Amino acid sequence: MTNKPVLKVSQISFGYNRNEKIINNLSLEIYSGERVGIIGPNGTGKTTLFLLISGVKKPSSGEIILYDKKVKVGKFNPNIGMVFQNTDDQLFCPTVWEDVAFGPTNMGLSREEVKKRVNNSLKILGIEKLKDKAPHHLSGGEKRLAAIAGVLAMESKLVIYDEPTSNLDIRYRRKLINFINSSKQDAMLISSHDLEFILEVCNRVILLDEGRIVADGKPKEILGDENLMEAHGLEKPHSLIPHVIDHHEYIKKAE
Ligand SMILES: Nc1ncnc2c1ncn2[C@@H]1O[C@H](COP(=O)(O)OP(=O)(O)OP(=O)(O)O)[C@@H](O)[C@H]1O
Repeated sequence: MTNKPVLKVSQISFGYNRNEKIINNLSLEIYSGERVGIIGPNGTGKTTLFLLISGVKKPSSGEIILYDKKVKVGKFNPNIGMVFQNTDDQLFCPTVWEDVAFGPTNMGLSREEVKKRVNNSLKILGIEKLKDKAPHHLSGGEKRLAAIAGVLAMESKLVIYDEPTSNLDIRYRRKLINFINSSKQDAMLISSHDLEFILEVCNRVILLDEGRIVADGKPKEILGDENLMEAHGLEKPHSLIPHVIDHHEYIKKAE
C-alpha cells in the first residue's frame, strides 16, 4: 500500500433536489490494492456516490481527487471505469465487440491496440463466442460480463462495480468472483446486497446509511457485528454465524 490515496473524496454533499441531501458531507480515501465493498440499505446513496466519483454528477460542495487530479464533471477519464447496475445503460452498440471497443477507441488508441485489448478482455472473461451478438439479445449474466469486458479493455486503474452479482446465476457469480480475485486492477469499489460475495472479494468494507459513512473496516468485523448490521437494516451473513463456521471447520477437517 502506498501512502498516497488513489482516490480522495473530501467533504462532498449532493442532492437531486435543492432541499435534500443524498450524500452528506462524506469523506473517503481509497488506496492501491484495496477492494472496498460499499454496503447499506436500499436508497442510501451508493449509486449516487459512484456517479459523483466517476464524474457523471457534480457534488454541491466538496472535492474529489483521483490519481492527483480533480474529477471534472462530464469529462471522460480512462483512469476510472464503472460497471453500471443496469447493464442496458452501458451496452448500446450493435455488437458486443463494438461495445467493448467503445472505451479504448475513445481513448484514441490505435486500431491494432483496440483490437488487441478487446480480444484479450473477451478471452479473460470467457465470452469470445458472444462477440458478434447484439447486446440486447444477451442473457442478464452475459450482459454483465460484456459490460465488465468494456471496462477491462480500458485498463482503468480504479474500477467501480455497482451491484455486479444482480441477475447472475451461481455459475456466472462464481466466474465473476474468480475474475475479481485474479484481477490486476489497482483498486475497486464494489456495492452489493450480496454480502457473501462481499466477504469473498473485498478486503475492506464501508457501511453507508443516509449518505454518511457509519462504519469502515475489515469485512468480517463489520459484517459480523450483528447489532451494527441490524441497526442499518442489514443482516449478518449466514457464513459468519458461529454454528455455520463450526460446520465449515468440521467439513474441512473431515476432508
Ligand atoms: N435521478 C434521480 N432523481 C431523483 N432522485 C433520485 C435519482 N436517482 C436516485 N434518486 C434517489 O436518491 C436516493 C439514493 O439512491 P441511490 O440509487 O444512490 O441508492 P442506492 O444506495 O444505490 O440504492 P439501492 O441499494 O437500492 O441500489 C434514493 O432515495 C433515490 O430515490
